[in-house]
Amino acid sequence: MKAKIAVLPGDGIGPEVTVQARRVLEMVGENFDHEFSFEEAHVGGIAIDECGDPLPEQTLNLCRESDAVLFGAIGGPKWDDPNAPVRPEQGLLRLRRGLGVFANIRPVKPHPDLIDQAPLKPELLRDVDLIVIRELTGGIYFGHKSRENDVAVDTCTYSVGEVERIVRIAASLAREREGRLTSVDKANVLETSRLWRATAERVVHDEFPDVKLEHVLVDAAAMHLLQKPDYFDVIVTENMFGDILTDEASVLAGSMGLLPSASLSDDGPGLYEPIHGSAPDIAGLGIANPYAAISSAAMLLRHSLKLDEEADAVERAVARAVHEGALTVDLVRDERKSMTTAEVGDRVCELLSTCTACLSMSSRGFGYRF
Ligand SMILES: NC(=O)c1ccc[n+]([C@@H]2O[C@H](COP(=O)([O-])OP(=O)(O)OC[C@H]3O[C@@H](n4cnc5c(N)ncnc54)[C@H](O)[C@@H]3O)[C@@H](O)[C@H]2O)c1
Ligand SMILES: CC(C)[C@H](C(=O)O)[C@@H](O)C(=O)O
Ligand SMILES: [Mg+2]
Repeated sequence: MKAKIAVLPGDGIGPEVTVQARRVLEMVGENFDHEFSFEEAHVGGIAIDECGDPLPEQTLNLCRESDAVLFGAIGGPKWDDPNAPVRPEQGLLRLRRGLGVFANIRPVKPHPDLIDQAPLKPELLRDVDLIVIRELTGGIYFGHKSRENDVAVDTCTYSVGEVERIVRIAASLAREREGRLTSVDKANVLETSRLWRATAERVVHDEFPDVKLEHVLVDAAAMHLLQKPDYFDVIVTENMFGDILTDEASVLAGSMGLLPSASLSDDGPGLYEPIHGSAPDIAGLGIANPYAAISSAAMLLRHSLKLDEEADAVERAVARAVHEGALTVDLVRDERKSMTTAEVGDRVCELLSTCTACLSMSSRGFGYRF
Protein backbone atom coordinates (compact mmCIF):
# COMPACT_ATOMS: atom_id res chain seq x y z
CA MET A 1 0.00 0.00 0.00
CA LYS A 2 0.96 3.65 -0.38
CA ALA A 3 0.93 5.92 2.69
CA LYS A 4 2.11 9.41 3.47
CA ILE A 5 3.45 9.89 6.99
CA ALA A 6 4.10 13.32 8.51
CA VAL A 7 7.05 13.28 10.93
CA LEU A 8 7.25 15.96 13.62
CA PRO A 9 10.38 15.29 15.68
CA GLY A 10 10.08 18.39 17.91
CA ASP A 11 12.56 19.20 20.70
CA GLY A 12 15.00 17.57 23.12
CA ILE A 13 14.99 13.77 22.75
CA GLY A 14 12.05 14.04 20.31
CA PRO A 15 14.29 13.91 17.20
CA GLU A 16 16.52 11.21 18.76
CA VAL A 17 13.70 8.73 19.32
CA THR A 18 11.61 9.68 16.29
CA VAL A 19 14.42 8.91 13.86
CA GLN A 20 14.50 5.34 15.23
CA ALA A 21 10.72 4.98 14.86
CA ARG A 22 10.96 6.27 11.30
CA ARG A 23 13.72 3.76 10.48
CA VAL A 24 11.50 0.98 11.77
CA LEU A 25 8.65 2.14 9.54
CA GLU A 26 11.04 2.30 6.58
CA MET A 27 12.15 -1.26 7.34
CA VAL A 28 8.51 -2.39 7.49
CA GLY A 29 7.91 -0.68 4.14
CA GLU A 30 10.83 -2.58 2.58
CA ASN A 31 10.04 -5.96 4.11
CA PHE A 32 6.33 -5.92 3.46
CA ASP A 33 6.48 -4.13 0.13
CA HIS A 34 4.70 -0.92 1.04
CA GLU A 35 5.40 2.51 -0.36
CA PHE A 36 5.66 4.78 2.67
CA SER A 37 6.69 8.39 2.06
CA PHE A 38 7.82 10.63 4.91
CA GLU A 39 7.78 14.40 5.21
CA GLU A 40 9.21 16.24 8.19
CA ALA A 41 8.00 19.52 9.69
CA HIS A 42 8.73 21.65 12.73
CA VAL A 43 6.61 21.85 15.85
CA GLY A 44 7.17 23.13 19.40
CA GLY A 45 10.26 25.06 20.51
CA ILE A 46 12.17 24.59 17.28
CA ALA A 47 9.21 26.09 15.38
CA ILE A 48 9.04 29.03 17.81
CA ASP A 49 12.74 29.69 17.15
CA GLU A 50 12.18 29.48 13.43
CA CYS A 51 9.01 31.49 12.96
CA GLY A 52 7.57 32.44 16.36
CA ASP A 53 4.73 29.91 16.10
CA PRO A 54 4.82 26.46 17.81
CA LEU A 55 2.46 25.09 15.15
CA PRO A 56 3.16 26.78 11.82
CA GLU A 57 0.33 26.62 9.31
CA GLN A 58 2.36 24.47 6.91
CA THR A 59 2.93 21.90 9.67
CA LEU A 60 -0.78 21.57 10.40
CA ASN A 61 -1.56 21.43 6.68
CA LEU A 62 1.04 18.71 6.15
CA CYS A 63 -0.52 16.68 8.99
CA ARG A 64 -4.02 17.13 7.62
CA GLU A 65 -3.04 15.89 4.19
CA SER A 66 -1.10 12.87 5.52
CA ASP A 67 -2.40 9.42 6.44
CA ALA A 68 -0.82 9.56 9.88
CA VAL A 69 1.43 11.74 12.04
CA LEU A 70 4.47 10.50 13.94
CA PHE A 71 5.27 12.96 16.72
CA GLY A 72 8.37 13.10 18.96
CA ALA A 73 8.16 15.47 21.92
CA ILE A 74 8.18 19.21 22.51
CA GLY A 75 9.32 21.67 25.15
CA GLY A 76 12.39 22.41 27.22
CA PRO A 77 14.01 24.96 29.53
CA LYS A 78 14.82 27.33 26.65
CA TRP A 79 11.11 28.06 26.19
CA ASP A 80 9.99 27.68 29.80
CA ASP A 81 9.75 31.33 30.84
CA PRO A 82 6.28 31.60 32.46
CA ASN A 83 5.93 35.09 30.95
CA ALA A 84 6.72 33.98 27.40
CA PRO A 85 3.91 34.89 24.98
CA VAL A 86 4.05 31.47 23.27
CA ARG A 87 5.02 28.01 24.52
CA PRO A 88 5.95 24.78 22.70
CA GLU A 89 3.15 22.90 24.46
CA GLN A 90 0.58 25.15 22.75
CA GLY A 91 1.76 23.68 19.45
CA LEU A 92 0.93 20.15 20.58
CA LEU A 93 -2.46 21.14 22.01
CA ARG A 94 -3.40 23.03 18.85
CA LEU A 95 -2.29 20.05 16.76
CA ARG A 96 -4.49 17.65 18.77
CA ARG A 97 -7.42 20.00 18.53
CA GLY A 98 -6.73 20.81 14.85
CA LEU A 99 -6.76 17.12 13.95
CA GLY A 100 -9.75 16.46 16.22
CA VAL A 101 -7.97 13.51 17.85
CA PHE A 102 -10.18 13.24 20.92
CA ALA A 103 -9.40 9.61 21.81
CA ASN A 104 -5.95 8.99 23.24
CA ILE A 105 -5.12 5.30 23.69
CA ARG A 106 -2.32 4.55 26.16
CA PRO A 107 -1.68 0.81 26.68
CA VAL A 108 0.34 -0.39 29.67
CA LYS A 109 1.66 -3.93 29.67
CA PRO A 110 4.95 -4.57 31.44
CA HIS A 111 7.42 -6.76 29.59
CA PRO A 112 8.03 -9.92 31.68
CA ASP A 113 11.80 -9.44 31.54
CA LEU A 114 11.58 -5.97 33.07
CA ILE A 115 9.32 -6.83 35.97
CA ASP A 116 12.11 -7.70 38.38
CA GLN A 117 13.69 -4.29 37.90
CA ALA A 118 10.55 -2.25 38.54
CA PRO A 119 10.13 -0.50 41.88
CA LEU A 120 6.91 -2.45 42.58
CA LYS A 121 6.85 -6.06 43.74
CA PRO A 122 6.96 -8.47 40.75
CA GLU A 123 3.80 -10.29 41.85
CA LEU A 124 1.84 -7.04 41.48
CA LEU A 125 3.05 -6.53 37.93
CA ARG A 126 2.96 -9.97 36.34
CA ASP A 127 -0.65 -9.79 35.10
CA VAL A 128 -0.87 -6.08 34.38
CA ASP A 129 -2.49 -5.42 31.01
CA LEU A 130 -4.48 -2.23 30.99
CA ILE A 131 -5.38 0.52 28.57
CA VAL A 132 -6.10 4.10 29.50
CA ILE A 133 -8.45 5.93 27.16
CA ARG A 134 -7.78 9.59 27.79
CA GLU A 135 -10.13 12.28 26.45
CA LEU A 136 -7.72 14.54 24.61
CA THR A 137 -9.39 17.62 23.16
CA GLY A 138 -11.53 18.92 26.02
CA GLY A 139 -11.49 19.68 29.72
CA ILE A 140 -9.32 22.16 31.57
CA TYR A 141 -6.63 22.07 28.87
CA PHE A 142 -8.92 23.84 26.42
CA GLY A 143 -11.33 25.86 28.58
CA HIS A 144 -11.26 29.62 28.91
CA LYS A 145 -8.10 30.94 30.62
CA SER A 146 -7.34 34.34 32.02
CA ARG A 147 -4.79 36.15 34.13
CA GLU A 148 -5.38 39.51 35.71
CA ASN A 149 -3.19 40.99 38.42
CA ASP A 150 -3.03 38.39 41.18
CA VAL A 151 -5.73 36.09 39.83
CA ALA A 152 -5.45 33.31 37.25
CA VAL A 153 -8.33 31.26 35.89
CA ASP A 154 -8.48 27.91 34.06
CA THR A 155 -11.90 26.61 33.17
CA CYS A 156 -12.84 22.95 32.87
CA THR A 157 -15.68 22.29 30.44
CA TYR A 158 -17.19 19.07 29.12
CA SER A 159 -20.30 18.56 27.02
CA VAL A 160 -22.47 15.44 26.95
CA GLY A 161 -21.40 14.83 23.35
CA GLU A 162 -17.71 14.90 24.23
CA VAL A 163 -18.23 12.38 27.03
CA GLU A 164 -20.48 10.11 24.97
CA ARG A 165 -17.99 9.69 22.14
CA ILE A 166 -15.01 8.86 24.36
CA VAL A 167 -17.04 6.45 26.50
CA ARG A 168 -18.24 4.68 23.35
CA ILE A 169 -14.62 4.15 22.23
CA ALA A 170 -13.62 2.87 25.66
CA ALA A 171 -16.63 0.58 26.03
CA SER A 172 -16.10 -0.89 22.53
CA LEU A 173 -12.53 -1.65 23.46
CA ALA A 174 -13.52 -3.14 26.81
CA ARG A 175 -16.01 -5.37 24.99
CA GLU A 176 -13.17 -6.84 22.90
CA ARG A 177 -11.13 -7.48 26.05
CA GLU A 178 -12.33 -8.54 29.52
CA GLY A 179 -15.46 -6.39 29.35
CA ARG A 180 -14.54 -4.25 32.36
CA LEU A 181 -14.55 -0.47 32.15
CA THR A 182 -13.40 1.83 34.95
CA SER A 183 -14.46 5.44 34.57
CA VAL A 184 -12.27 7.76 36.61
CA ASP A 185 -13.60 11.14 37.74
CA LYS A 186 -13.84 13.50 40.70
CA ALA A 187 -17.63 13.50 40.94
CA ASN A 188 -17.58 14.25 44.66
CA VAL A 189 -16.29 17.74 43.83
CA LEU A 190 -16.50 18.65 40.15
CA GLU A 191 -19.65 19.41 38.16
CA THR A 192 -17.94 18.25 34.94
CA SER A 193 -17.29 14.92 36.65
CA ARG A 194 -20.93 14.55 37.64
CA LEU A 195 -21.94 15.11 34.02
CA TRP A 196 -19.21 12.65 32.98
CA ARG A 197 -20.42 9.99 35.41
CA ALA A 198 -24.10 10.28 34.48
CA THR A 199 -23.27 10.20 30.77
CA ALA A 200 -20.95 7.21 31.08
CA GLU A 201 -23.61 5.38 33.09
CA ARG A 202 -26.28 6.00 30.43
CA VAL A 203 -24.12 5.18 27.39
CA VAL A 204 -22.89 1.91 28.86
CA HIS A 205 -26.32 0.93 30.18
CA ASP A 206 -28.09 1.64 26.85
CA GLU A 207 -25.46 0.62 24.31
CA PHE A 208 -23.04 -1.76 26.05
CA PRO A 209 -25.13 -3.83 28.49
CA ASP A 210 -22.48 -6.56 28.35
CA VAL A 211 -19.75 -4.21 29.65
CA LYS A 212 -19.29 -3.94 33.41
CA LEU A 213 -18.88 -0.27 34.30
CA GLU A 214 -17.61 1.07 37.59
CA HIS A 215 -16.73 4.58 38.74
CA VAL A 216 -13.64 5.37 40.77
CA LEU A 217 -12.59 8.75 42.12
CA VAL A 218 -9.30 9.90 40.68
CA ASP A 219 -7.45 10.14 43.99
CA ALA A 220 -8.37 6.56 44.86
CA ALA A 221 -7.57 5.45 41.28
CA ALA A 222 -4.05 6.86 41.66
CA MET A 223 -3.62 4.66 44.72
CA HIS A 224 -5.20 1.52 43.22
CA LEU A 225 -2.96 1.83 40.17
CA LEU A 226 0.01 1.06 42.40
CA GLN A 227 -1.72 -1.17 44.93
CA LYS A 228 -3.56 -3.50 42.53
CA PRO A 229 -2.57 -2.56 38.96
CA ASP A 230 -3.56 -5.98 37.59
CA TYR A 231 -7.17 -5.26 38.55
CA PHE A 232 -7.74 -2.82 35.68
CA ASP A 233 -8.84 -3.65 32.14
CA VAL A 234 -9.89 -0.43 30.37
CA ILE A 235 -9.82 2.94 32.13
CA VAL A 236 -11.61 5.93 30.63
CA THR A 237 -11.00 9.39 31.97
CA GLU A 238 -10.86 13.07 31.20
CA ASN A 239 -7.90 14.94 29.78
CA MET A 240 -5.88 16.01 32.82
CA PHE A 241 -6.58 12.94 34.97
CA GLY A 242 -5.46 10.76 32.04
CA ASP A 243 -2.26 12.74 31.66
CA ILE A 244 -1.32 12.31 35.30
CA LEU A 245 -2.41 8.68 35.71
CA THR A 246 -0.45 7.54 32.64
CA ASP A 247 2.83 9.03 33.86
CA GLU A 248 2.14 7.12 37.06
CA ALA A 249 1.36 3.98 35.05
CA SER A 250 4.71 4.22 33.26
CA VAL A 251 6.26 3.12 36.56
CA LEU A 252 4.44 -0.21 36.14
CA ALA A 253 6.13 -0.72 32.77
CA GLY A 254 9.53 0.31 34.12
CA SER A 255 10.25 3.60 32.35
CA MET A 256 8.65 6.63 30.77
CA GLY A 257 10.56 5.59 27.68
CA LEU A 258 8.33 2.56 27.15
CA LEU A 259 4.77 3.85 26.87
CA PRO A 260 3.40 4.60 23.38
CA SER A 261 0.15 6.27 22.42
CA ALA A 262 -2.30 6.68 19.57
CA SER A 263 -4.66 9.64 19.30
CA LEU A 264 -7.63 9.10 17.03
CA SER A 265 -10.49 11.12 15.57
CA ASP A 266 -13.68 9.90 13.91
CA ASP A 267 -11.93 10.21 10.57
CA GLY A 268 -8.72 11.82 9.38
CA PRO A 269 -5.12 11.10 10.32
CA GLY A 270 -4.17 9.68 13.70
CA LEU A 271 -1.41 11.20 15.82
CA TYR A 272 1.19 8.82 17.30
CA GLU A 273 3.51 9.85 20.08
CA PRO A 274 5.32 8.47 23.10
CA ILE A 275 3.69 9.62 26.33
CA HIS A 276 6.99 11.05 27.56
CA GLY A 277 8.30 14.55 27.03
CA SER A 278 11.48 16.06 25.61
CA ALA A 279 13.54 14.88 28.63
CA PRO A 280 15.90 17.87 28.73
CA ASP A 281 18.01 16.14 31.38
CA ILE A 282 19.22 13.52 28.87
CA ALA A 283 18.71 15.31 25.53
CA GLY A 284 21.72 15.21 23.21
CA LEU A 285 23.38 12.28 25.01
CA GLY A 286 22.09 9.58 22.64
CA ILE A 287 20.77 7.51 25.56
CA ALA A 288 17.00 8.10 25.35
CA ASN A 289 14.85 5.00 25.26
CA PRO A 290 13.30 4.74 21.75
CA TYR A 291 10.86 1.90 22.51
CA ALA A 292 7.91 4.23 23.26
CA ALA A 293 8.42 5.95 19.90
CA ILE A 294 8.90 2.65 18.05
CA SER A 295 5.81 1.15 19.71
CA SER A 296 3.88 4.29 18.73
CA ALA A 297 4.93 3.55 15.15
CA ALA A 298 3.45 0.06 15.59
CA MET A 299 0.20 1.66 16.72
CA LEU A 300 0.32 3.89 13.62
CA LEU A 301 0.55 0.81 11.42
CA ARG A 302 -2.36 -0.83 13.23
CA HIS A 303 -4.80 2.07 13.66
CA SER A 304 -4.19 4.43 10.74
CA LEU A 305 -2.88 2.10 8.06
CA LYS A 306 -4.83 -1.01 9.16
CA LEU A 307 -1.67 -3.10 8.81
CA ASP A 308 -2.17 -5.50 11.73
CA GLU A 309 0.40 -8.04 10.66
CA GLU A 310 3.07 -5.37 10.29
CA ALA A 311 2.14 -3.81 13.64
CA ASP A 312 2.41 -7.23 15.28
CA ALA A 313 5.82 -7.76 13.67
CA VAL A 314 7.14 -4.48 15.13
CA GLU A 315 5.74 -5.25 18.58
CA ARG A 316 7.29 -8.70 18.50
CA ALA A 317 10.64 -7.31 17.40
CA VAL A 318 10.48 -4.85 20.31
CA ALA A 319 9.58 -7.63 22.74
CA ARG A 320 12.36 -9.83 21.41
CA ALA A 321 14.93 -7.01 21.59
CA VAL A 322 13.95 -6.30 25.21
CA HIS A 323 14.17 -10.01 25.98
CA GLU A 324 17.69 -10.12 24.54
CA GLY A 325 18.69 -7.20 26.76
CA ALA A 326 18.80 -4.46 24.14
CA LEU A 327 18.13 -1.77 26.73
CA THR A 328 18.95 1.87 27.23
CA VAL A 329 20.36 3.10 30.52
CA ASP A 330 16.95 3.84 32.11
CA LEU A 331 16.31 0.08 32.17
CA VAL A 332 19.59 -1.47 33.25
CA ARG A 333 21.18 -1.68 36.67
CA ASP A 334 24.71 -1.82 35.31
CA GLU A 335 25.30 1.17 33.03
CA ARG A 336 28.07 -0.68 31.20
CA LYS A 337 25.47 -3.09 29.85
CA SER A 338 23.31 -0.37 28.33
CA MET A 339 22.85 0.41 24.65
CA THR A 340 22.51 3.77 22.98
CA THR A 341 19.26 4.95 21.37
CA ALA A 342 20.66 4.19 17.91
CA GLU A 343 21.91 0.71 18.90
CA VAL A 344 18.44 -0.21 20.16
CA GLY A 345 16.95 1.07 16.89
CA ASP A 346 19.53 -0.99 14.95
CA ARG A 347 18.60 -4.13 16.86
CA VAL A 348 14.86 -3.72 16.27
CA CYS A 349 15.48 -3.14 12.55
CA GLU A 350 17.75 -6.20 12.37
CA LEU A 351 15.14 -8.34 14.09
CA LEU A 352 12.49 -7.10 11.69
CA SER A 353 14.53 -8.40 8.77
CA THR A 354 15.92 -11.58 10.25
CA CYS A 355 13.64 -12.91 12.98
CA THR A 356 11.13 -15.24 11.38
CA ALA A 357 9.28 -15.65 14.67
CA CYS A 358 8.77 -11.87 14.75
CA LEU A 359 7.23 -11.95 11.30
CA SER A 360 5.13 -15.07 11.34
CA MET A 361 3.15 -15.50 14.54
CA SER A 362 -0.31 -14.03 14.65
CA SER A 363 -1.66 -12.22 17.69
CA ARG A 364 -3.83 -9.30 18.71
CA GLY A 365 -2.61 -5.78 19.26
CA PHE A 366 -1.67 -3.54 22.18
CA GLY A 367 1.59 -3.81 23.97
CA TYR A 368 4.28 -6.38 24.33
CA ARG A 369 4.11 -9.91 23.12
CA PHE A 370 6.51 -12.57 22.06
N1 LIG B 1 4.16 14.91 24.35
C1 LIG B 1 5.10 15.78 24.64
O1 LIG B 1 5.70 16.37 23.77
C2 LIG B 1 5.44 16.04 26.06
C3 LIG B 1 5.05 15.17 27.08
C4 LIG B 1 5.42 15.44 28.39
C5 LIG B 1 6.20 16.55 28.68
N2 LIG B 1 6.58 17.39 27.65
C6 LIG B 1 7.47 18.51 27.86
O2 LIG B 1 8.79 17.99 28.04
C7 LIG B 1 9.53 18.86 28.89
C8 LIG B 1 10.15 18.04 30.01
O3 LIG B 1 9.12 17.58 30.87
P1 LIG B 1 9.35 16.55 32.07
O4 LIG B 1 10.81 16.53 32.41
O5 LIG B 1 8.37 16.85 33.09
O6 LIG B 1 8.90 15.13 31.47
P2 LIG B 1 9.70 14.11 30.55
O7 LIG B 1 8.75 13.05 30.17
O8 LIG B 1 10.37 14.82 29.45
O9 LIG B 1 10.81 13.49 31.52
C9 LIG B 1 10.51 12.93 32.80
C10 LIG B 1 11.64 11.98 33.21
O10 LIG B 1 11.56 10.80 32.41
C11 LIG B 1 12.76 10.59 31.71
N3 LIG B 1 12.44 10.16 30.35
C12 LIG B 1 11.45 10.62 29.57
N4 LIG B 1 11.47 10.02 28.38
C13 LIG B 1 12.50 9.15 28.39
C14 LIG B 1 13.03 8.24 27.45
N5 LIG B 1 12.52 8.09 26.23
N6 LIG B 1 14.13 7.52 27.81
C15 LIG B 1 14.64 7.62 29.03
N7 LIG B 1 14.19 8.47 29.97
C16 LIG B 1 13.13 9.23 29.65
C17 LIG B 1 13.47 11.95 31.67
O11 LIG B 1 14.86 11.82 31.53
C18 LIG B 1 13.02 12.56 32.99
O12 LIG B 1 13.87 12.14 34.03
C19 LIG B 1 8.56 19.94 29.36
O13 LIG B 1 8.77 21.07 28.56
C20 LIG B 1 7.18 19.33 29.09
O14 LIG B 1 6.20 20.28 28.83
C21 LIG B 1 6.23 17.14 26.37
C1 LIG C 1 3.21 18.39 26.92
C2 LIG C 1 1.82 18.28 27.47
C3 LIG C 1 0.95 19.33 26.87
C4 LIG C 1 1.22 16.87 27.26
C5 LIG C 1 -0.15 16.79 27.92
O1 LIG C 1 -0.31 17.22 29.07
O2 LIG C 1 -1.06 16.29 27.26
C6 LIG C 1 2.04 15.70 27.78
O3 LIG C 1 2.20 15.73 29.15
C7 LIG C 1 1.41 14.40 27.33
O4 LIG C 1 1.14 13.55 28.18
O5 LIG C 1 1.23 14.21 26.13
MG1 LIG D 1 1.86 13.85 30.04
